[in-house]
Amino acid sequence: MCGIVGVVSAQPVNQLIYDALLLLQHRGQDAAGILTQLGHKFFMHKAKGMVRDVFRTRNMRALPGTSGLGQVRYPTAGNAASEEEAQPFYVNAPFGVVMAHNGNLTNAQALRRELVQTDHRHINTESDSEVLLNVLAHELGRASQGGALQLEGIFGAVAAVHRRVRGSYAVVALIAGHGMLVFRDPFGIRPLCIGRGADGTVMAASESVALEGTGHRFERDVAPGEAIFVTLDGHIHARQCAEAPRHHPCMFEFVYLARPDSVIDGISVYQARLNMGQTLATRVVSTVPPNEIDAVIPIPESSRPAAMEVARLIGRPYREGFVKNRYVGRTFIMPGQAVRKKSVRQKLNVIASEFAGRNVLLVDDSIVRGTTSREIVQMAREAGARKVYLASAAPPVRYPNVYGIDMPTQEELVAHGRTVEQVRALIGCDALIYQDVEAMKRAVAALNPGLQGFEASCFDGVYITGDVTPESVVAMNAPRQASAAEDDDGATTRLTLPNAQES
Ligand SMILES: O=P(O)(O)OC[C@H]1O[C@H](OP(=O)(O)OP(=O)(O)O)[C@H](O)[C@@H]1O
Ligand SMILES: NC(=O)CC[C@H](N)C(=O)O
Ligand SMILES: [Mg+2]
Repeated sequence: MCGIVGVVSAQPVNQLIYDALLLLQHRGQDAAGILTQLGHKFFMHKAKGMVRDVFRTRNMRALPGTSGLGQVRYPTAGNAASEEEAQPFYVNAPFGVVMAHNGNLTNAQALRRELVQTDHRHINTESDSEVLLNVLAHELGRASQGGALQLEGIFGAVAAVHRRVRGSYAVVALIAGHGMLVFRDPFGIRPLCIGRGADGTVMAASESVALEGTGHRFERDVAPGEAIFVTLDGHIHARQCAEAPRHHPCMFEFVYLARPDSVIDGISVYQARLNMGQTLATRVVSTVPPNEIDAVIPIPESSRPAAMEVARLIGRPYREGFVKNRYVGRTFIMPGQAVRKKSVRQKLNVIASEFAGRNVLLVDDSIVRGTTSREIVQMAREAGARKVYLASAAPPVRYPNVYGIDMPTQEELVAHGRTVEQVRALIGCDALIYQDVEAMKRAVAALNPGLQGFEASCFDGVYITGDVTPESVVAMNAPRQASAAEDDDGATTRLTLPNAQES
């Protein structure tokens, strides 16, 4: 995932985009970029780092104009270390087009070959987003047939993008002198919504929190496959551009990625987490008698709503046992296992009195590589806990994700090929309780019966775009793994238990 925002206004937009990116920082901590448009001219500043570090006053001053877009990046393709892969991306032919993308293409390599050999376009980085931009630019050229670009041509180009591109993509783009183009893949995997300010400003963003937090009224989610074009004077045109759209938003947004105060595809993220806590509670009581639990303790930050519900339903006290250093970012979206591992202890510290002599139930939203859980369980024991039970509001993560969450290989997943008992032994807790896959889907689906399902491949191994095989996952990851190994500088932590059959 990444965070994206696009704005068309009558006022300068640089500060507005900055503010929106700050509200989306939890979606990407690696790089940030803002592009603005004044007349037909684009102005851009992008670099590696968090929003507050990337933009200095002099950079902001150099971003004039009344329309623009921005992105915070969490790399899931190409080279995480590359400054050039920060977004937005720009092409100048056949029109000036800039794009910010959240998602991950599953046929980027084939498209890259096609673009170079058949469409005669130049791709300068390893980023799949640059591939997507070039497909769009090529299709805009085809649709305009060398003449002026009309609305029909823009929607036709998005329809062609849907035909050629596979994977997940939520996109905001600017076409120089024309307006802002916003679209979402035919499964609506990654989130995207649109709203308006009192002064008529139109904003599209990954999450509703970016609209609300900048004083804009949420109007609606962009539908799967839909394209919305906003002219520079603020007129909105919408068109369904996919042949058979189906709505399957990413389950991991509700589990972990999104902010709890966002509403995505009609579902309150906070309520989804409470619901997951409710179904988790029933699993807890069937594994550990509640009277053997002295306190339910969340692993900050994202697990809090689920932990609160578990505590309420099993009738045991909810206590804070870990304090989060608010100046350390989210560890899961950091690049490289070495830095993630180190950051858990930098980020979380125990309140020892909450553990001494007690049996505690720790609750996390998910266990992915097991980095957090292993450290936390150890910290609880060091603080004097008698029994340490661990519950995960998400089911075991057993399959790689190819749609924009950085878990590219199954070997890195602690639950892959292991029984729950083996994971428990590896993490070092006294009992390990996981959410059930179907129960999780039901708990979240209950909040919007209009959805056709969820993209939940990391839990159930079902890849809804239909083009993903174990071989294609390996091929897709080859360039990334090479760069990840470099980033880790040989310090990658390997889990030591032998793999076993899945439970
Ligand atoms: O099993 P792992 O590979 O460690 O990944 C899972 C952990 O990572 C995330 O926390 P993170 O620190 O990123 O963010 P948070 O503060 O939002 O919980 C998530 O909430 C889990 O705690
Ligand atoms: N997670 C994302 O949305 C990443 C966007 C794009 N695939 C990149 O790696 O830059
Ligand atoms: Mg966490």
